[in-house]
Amino acid sequence: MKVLVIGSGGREHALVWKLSQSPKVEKIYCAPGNAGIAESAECVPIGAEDIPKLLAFAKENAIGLTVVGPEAPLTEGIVDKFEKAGLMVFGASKAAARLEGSKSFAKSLMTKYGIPTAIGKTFTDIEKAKAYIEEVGGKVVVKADGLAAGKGVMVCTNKKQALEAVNLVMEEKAFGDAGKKMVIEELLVGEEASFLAFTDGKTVLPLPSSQDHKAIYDGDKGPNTGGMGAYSPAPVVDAYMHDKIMNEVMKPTVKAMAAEGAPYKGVLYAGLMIDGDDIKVLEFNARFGDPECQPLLMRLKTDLVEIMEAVSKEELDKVNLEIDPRATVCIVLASKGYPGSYDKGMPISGLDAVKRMKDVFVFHAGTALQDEKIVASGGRVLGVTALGETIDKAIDKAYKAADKIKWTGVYKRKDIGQKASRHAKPAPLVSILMGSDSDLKVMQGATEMLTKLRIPYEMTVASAHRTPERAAEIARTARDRGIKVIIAGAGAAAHLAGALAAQTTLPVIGVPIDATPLAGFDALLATVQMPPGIPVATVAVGKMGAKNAGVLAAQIIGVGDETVAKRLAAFKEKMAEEVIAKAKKVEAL
Ligand SMILES: Nc1c(C(=O)O)ncn1[C@@H]1O[C@H](COP(=O)(O)O)[C@@H](O)[C@H]1O
Repeated sequence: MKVLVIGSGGREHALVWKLSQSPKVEKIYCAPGNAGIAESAECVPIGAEDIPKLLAFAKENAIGLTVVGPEAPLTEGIVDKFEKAGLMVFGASKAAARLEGSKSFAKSLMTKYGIPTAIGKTFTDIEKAKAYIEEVGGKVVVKADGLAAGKGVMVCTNKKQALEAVNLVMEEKAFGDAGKKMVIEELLVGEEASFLAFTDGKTVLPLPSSQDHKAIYDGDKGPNTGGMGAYSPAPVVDAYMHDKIMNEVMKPTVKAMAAEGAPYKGVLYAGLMIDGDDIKVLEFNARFGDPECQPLLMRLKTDLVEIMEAVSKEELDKVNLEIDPRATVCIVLASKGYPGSYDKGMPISGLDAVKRMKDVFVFHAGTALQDEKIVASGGRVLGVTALGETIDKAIDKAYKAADKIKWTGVYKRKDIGQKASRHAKPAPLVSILMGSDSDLKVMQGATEMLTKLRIPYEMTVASAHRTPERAAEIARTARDRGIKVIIAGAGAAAHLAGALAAQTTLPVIGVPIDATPLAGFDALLATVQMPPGIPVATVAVGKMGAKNAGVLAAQIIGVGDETVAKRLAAFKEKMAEEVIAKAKKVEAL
């Protein structure tokens, strides 16, 4: 099959690189492409927004699949036009791309369907917008409604800044028509993460989590750029948060779009703010992020053509995504001056040396060929992307490669991935063990609570019956590893908690699991009836008990830790508020 990729950045180079690995592909074209893309695709000089010419090219060259990289042609309806002409195309339709193309549309959709997002309001009137800021204060985010190449979002920390941002959008019209409307929303705190998924409008297949670095300078300082680097996975999205994001954001959004008569097909990108176990959507994009696309596609093992065909035919339920378990990091090399003005035409050295490195790939974003030499021709020039067993190893390798590449005025951040690396490090305070992986669903009750209360934990399977030495060893070494509490979940003749308690002086909490026809009563007695001297703090049978095990572990840690104690107090307060809200609902019946 012949494939056409539309766009010219690092994202499109990654798409071409991945598509070229498919046995189904005989030739790739890229419009307009760049010097790196030209190594594996034929570049055609048609701009990414020239839809009539792109359509004519696809028809003339019998293109079997067109893949749209950037957002502008999507919001202009390129997908609708290709589909009308009977051509297979991967991307969101015009109606679906409104999720990215109009911030007010996205906000009202989320509000209507209960998808968690910051509290916000849409304005078309400058005086009303200013009055709102006077009312709620200056800690807000001011967003131009339409596409503004990532520059239409202004984070304000005081009234003066917020009023200036409103003026910039509506009076100075800095973003043109994109600023005819604006959204003003509360400023959220927490850690950002990107979550992308393929969807055919029904099935949602998640990619691993990722995170980009928007600011130009180290420590996230300075003006925002298109992105100075990215990594995957984002450790803030653990298994529990992954499920929560799928259930509270991704699936409901795809459902909501279908209900609105604008079925979403393509890649759905949710920019999220995560605070403990609280998720809020900051924005949606209707395409791959750039540079997140580079580290994500490097981890994707499944044939991309197969996925894109399945999306188009609405058969995504038949596809399984295979993901490389290793971490990836992409470091963007930019030209001095970016995101302001910068020079062009400087020859780049070192690319061949990096080509010889294993598990490293350099994606081109802004390069051109001049006198047979590759030169810098954009603000963001290259994305050096590496795979590693751990995020730290991937960072190391990516920087080793990036340091070999030079041109006059090359600039890169020195701290790409550090956030992930720092995040990956907090030592676990709780050790969760279960007798079998069949206990996992129940034991996730404990991880849910520990995530809520921000207590780092480790989790594994060990059995006092099947792997007695391993179980004993984990318990014996727990104190030295900094563990404060052990939680043990087991079903049937549940000896695990007691056997662990025998090996340590740390408190052990036992969760009896309903795994046999005796409905957990067997596990309850086996766990709770400990002989004097070796106590096991036994909680209720099943998920309810697992949740309480998480809370109880936090309470034990909270005895000597002010911060945890405060979080517990806030947790109880929130629970009480929820009960009052429920009481009011019942009383109103
Ligand atoms: N109770 C124990 C222990 C133990 O106490 O060490 N090891 C496994 N098991 C339990 O056996 C059940 C069935 O296990 P399988 O599903 O692996 O057959 C599980 O609930 C597990 O906790």
